[in-house]
Amino acid sequence: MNRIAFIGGGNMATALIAGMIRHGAQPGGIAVAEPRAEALQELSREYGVATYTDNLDAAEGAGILVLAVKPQKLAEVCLHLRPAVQKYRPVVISIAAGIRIAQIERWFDAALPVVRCMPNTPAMFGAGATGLYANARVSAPQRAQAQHVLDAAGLTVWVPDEDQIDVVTAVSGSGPAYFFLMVEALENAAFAQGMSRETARALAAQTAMGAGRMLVDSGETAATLRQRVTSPNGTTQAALESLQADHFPAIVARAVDAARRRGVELSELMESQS
Ligand SMILES: NC(=O)C1=CN([C@@H]2O[C@H](COP(=O)(O)OP(=O)(O)OC[C@H]3O[C@@H](n4cnc5c(N)ncnc54)[C@H](OP(=O)(O)O)[C@@H]3O)[C@@H](O)[C@H]2O)C=CC1
Ligand SMILES: O=C(O)[C@@H]1CCC=N1
Repeated sequence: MNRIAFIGGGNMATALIAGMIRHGAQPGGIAVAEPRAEALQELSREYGVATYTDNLDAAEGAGILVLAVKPQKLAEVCLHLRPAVQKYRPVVISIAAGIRIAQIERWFDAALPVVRCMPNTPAMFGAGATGLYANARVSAPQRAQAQHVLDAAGLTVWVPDEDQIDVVTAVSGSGPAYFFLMVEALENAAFAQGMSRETARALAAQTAMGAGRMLVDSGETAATLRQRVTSPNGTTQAALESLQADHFPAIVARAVDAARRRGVELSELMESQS
């Protein structure tokens, strides 16, 4: 595998690096650039990867360049990396929400193979879900390289057009937070019913884990699994009817659309600033 450089060593880069190392990647082949000294120390201690404070040093000679900074920082990061990118012409993998491939190429002032993808933080445990889209300059071997990097994070899915990456972002990129909110709400509801915080937390978390495992391992649809829990006129039916009366599916649909629109907005915001 080519040397790979991560620009930005925050939450998502750390999750991806953890997945790669667990998948057998050599730490010596992974470079990370990041301004926070303590984050670099942690990455070096935990995973043995090479760490840099200067993005250009990390990008030197890299065959794969992963852009893992906040979308709002990406233009300035690309402009600074321009000389290295124009010299080494790496495959660029961007995980930045919203930012479009055409913007990245413009900021690098180069026609490059760019894979735009959207992973999620369960990548940390190899349980991530990533959507990927490649521009026409990405060759079949480069596509396989990008997929190899993200396979270490869990499930990978290629989407047929770039706009769908904004949908992936809204569904699985941000998605873990929706489930965490659900678990928080369940935990708080149990606490409000008089249960200890500790027991409420354990029950809510284990239920999320069990439901997730059933969804992935049973091969059944969510609807089928839901129906199996729901005894006629039983307790689950009472809860589901309450959720329906409160328009739970519409609430989720609106939330997903808000996330998708925010992705588009982030791209437009960077357009107006660059
Ligand atoms: N978190 C998530 O679940 C997901 C995030 N993403 C995307 O991943 C990207 C990173 O998000 P996330 O990891 O959550 O964010 P973080 O803030 O945790 O990570 C970004 C890191 O980049 C560092 N940084 C800032 N400026 C520079 C620079 N000029 N050069 C190099 N590094 C820099 C930041 O340091 P400092 O804190 O000092 O600014 C920070 O440590 C975003 O674009 C986001 O859209 C994609 C999928 C899921
Ligand atoms: O909230 C965000 O913007 C990023 C992208 C997907 C998950 N976290």
